[in-house]
Order: sequence, then structure tokens, then C-alpha cells
Amino acid sequence: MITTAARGVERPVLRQAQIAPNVSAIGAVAADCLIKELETWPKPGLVSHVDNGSHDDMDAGTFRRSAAAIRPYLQRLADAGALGCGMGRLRIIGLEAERAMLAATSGVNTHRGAIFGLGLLCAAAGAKAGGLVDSGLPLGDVVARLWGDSILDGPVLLHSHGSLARRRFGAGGARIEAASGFPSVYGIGLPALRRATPVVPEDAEAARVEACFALIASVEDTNLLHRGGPVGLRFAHDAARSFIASGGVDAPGWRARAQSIHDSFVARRLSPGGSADLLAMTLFVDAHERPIP
Ligand SMILES: CC(C)(COP(=O)(O)OP(=O)(O)OC[C@H]1O[C@@H](n2cnc3c(N)ncnc32)[C@H](O[C@H]2O[C@H](COP(=O)(O)OP(=O)(O)OP(=O)(O)O)[C@@H](O)[C@H]2O)[C@@H]1O)[C@@H](O)C(=O)NCCC(=O)NCCS
Ligand SMILES: Nc1ncnc2[nH]cnc12
Repeated sequence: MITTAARGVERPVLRQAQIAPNVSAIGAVAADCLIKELETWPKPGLVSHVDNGSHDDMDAGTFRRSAAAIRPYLQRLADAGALGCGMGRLRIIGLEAERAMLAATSGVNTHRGAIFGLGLLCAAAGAKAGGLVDSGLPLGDVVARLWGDSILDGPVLLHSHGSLARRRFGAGGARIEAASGFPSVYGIGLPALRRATPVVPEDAEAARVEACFALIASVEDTNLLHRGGPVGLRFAHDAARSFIASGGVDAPGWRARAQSIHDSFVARRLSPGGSADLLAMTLFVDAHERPIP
């Protein structure tokens, strides 16, 4: 269950080391976050540079091709944000990105959730870099403020796995996450990433593993619901919570424990794709909003 900040909750305006990169760099930064997400292991049930997790139709190469194909669209979303475009225009670019992704992967859905969430964060970074909103506003608040209502009012995909999971289990999914200003990113992913970074400063992958497990422990992931129903979601929450509760990447032997949880997801064919996308979004927000030490 998503348990963090509700829609409309204000976050403090941040002092930032870097207010926002140049608009023209935003797409490249975002695509790099997709690659960093891929190159994080062990990630329970998910595809990485090491193995295919619970998937037999995609591997690291599929994700690399997908990230390269959508990178220009992430940049176009940033440019559209800088120009003050509304949700109608963003949605058109997002749908074009989905088509480019499917062409690059021979029809496999690698990054639909990331195109949506990371794409909106790119547009928000563009709006900030273009001076359209207060430069101290967190990117999530910019998304909620500028496009939150239109996100909730947008056309619903009747037959997507997410829609089916929502109808059967009442899950919120990617739309609620975005319209609420990404509470899972700000309330779960980012604190876990930053908590783990000083623990193992030379091992950036370890901090990403910590953030990934923290997200899986709380997010109502429609992929888990689609593949495993409420029992699968509960299993994933409990397994990831036990990893964090026993010290996460700060505890000796953490990598072997993370790998054994990864194996247990693969045995059940569970794949928390929504949490993987939220990890990439966490990395993007971290790159934009790193506090001054
Ligand atoms: C608004 C849309 C996101 C509509 O999508 P949908 O109705 O499908 O909604 P959700 O299920 O809620 O989310 C879509 C994807 O988002 C990821 N996700 C899941 N849970 C969450 C969550 N709690 N918070 C955030 N994000 C979440 C997840 O994406 C990942 O999984 C994808 C693979 O999923 P799937 O196809 O179900 O599974 P497969 O493995 O392919 O199937 P099997 O093998 O199991 O049979 C992968 O893409 C990851 O990225 C959800 O799938 C949106 O799509 C939409 O309206 N788009 C239009 C464009 C637009 O408006 N863009 C705006 C500007 S960019
Ligand atoms: N690494 C990954 N494995 C499986 N599904 C994903 N969706 C986004 N990233 C993913």
C-alpha cells in the first residue's frame, strides 16, 4: 500500500546544489537513470545485466535498446515542459515514445510505466529549467501542480494489466502516484537511497539495491497484482520488508540475502516492474535535487 504523502501535501522548498540541468541535458540524464536501474543487482524478479529475473521475453539487451529508443522522447517531454505545454501535448509525445519502445523491443513492454512517470518528471524539470515554476519546488510537486488534474481525468486503458488490477483489487497504480507528486519516490525511494549512500559510499549499486527493496516493500505494484494477485503482492512486501528490517545493505552478507529473495521471486514468477520504474525516477530526482552537504 502507498502510505506516504497524500495529494496536496506541501514539501519544503529545497536548497539545491544544482537547480536543474540545462534543458538539453534532461533526456540524457533520464535515460542514464534507466540504465542505472537495469544495472542494479540483485533486484527481486527483475531483469538486470546479470540475469533475466522472472522474464523469458526480455533481457538486458532489450532494456538497453528500449532506453536508447525512448531517450529522444524524454528530451522532447523536457522541451515541452520548458515551453509550458499542457497534458494533451505530453500525452501525444508519451504515446509516440511507447510506439518507439515497442518497435525497438519487437513488441515487448519494457518501459511503459517509466515513459509515463519519468517522462512527467522530465517535463517538470523542463518547466523548472525554463523558469515557468519556482526553481525550489520539488519535481513531484511541479507534476502535481501543473498536470495532476489532467492525469487523473485522462483516458483509461481498458485492457491494460494495470486497469484489470485496479478493477479487481482497487489498486491505485501509476496515475495516482504521478498525480500525487510521486509520494513513493519522495517518501520511500529517495530516503532509502540517501540512507544507504553514506553506509557504502564506494558502492553506488548497493544504495540502489536498498532503494529498490524499500520501494518493493511498500508500493502497490500493479505488475505484482497482475502476476501474483494479493497473495503475490503480500509475499513481495513481506520479503522486501524482512530484508530492510534486518539491516538492508548495511548488514553483513546482504548480497547473498538479496539474491535469495531474488530467487524466491523468480520461483513464483513475480516481477515488481512498477518499483523498478520508481527506482529510475528516484535516481532522476536525486540527480536534480541533491541537497547541499
Ligand atoms: C496511465 C498509464 C500509466 C496507464 O497504464 P495502466 O493502466 O497500465 O496503469 P498502471 O498499471 O497503473 O501502470 C502502468 C505501468 O506503470 C508501472 N507501475 C505499476 N505499478 C505502479 C505504481 N504503483 N506506481 C508507479 N508505476 C507503477 C508498471 O510499469 C512497469 O511494468 C511494465 C510491464 O507491465 P505489464 O505489461 O503489466 O507486464 P508484462 O510483464 O508485460 O506482462 P506479463 O508478462 O506479466 O503478462 C513495464 O512497462 C514497466 O515500466 C505498469 O505496467 C499510461 O500507460 C498512459 O496512459 N500512457 C499514455 C501516455 C501518457 O499519458 N503519457 C504522459 C506523458 S509521458
Ligand atoms: N529491470 C526491469 N525488469 C523488469 N521489468 C521492468 N520494468 C522496468 N524495469 C524493469
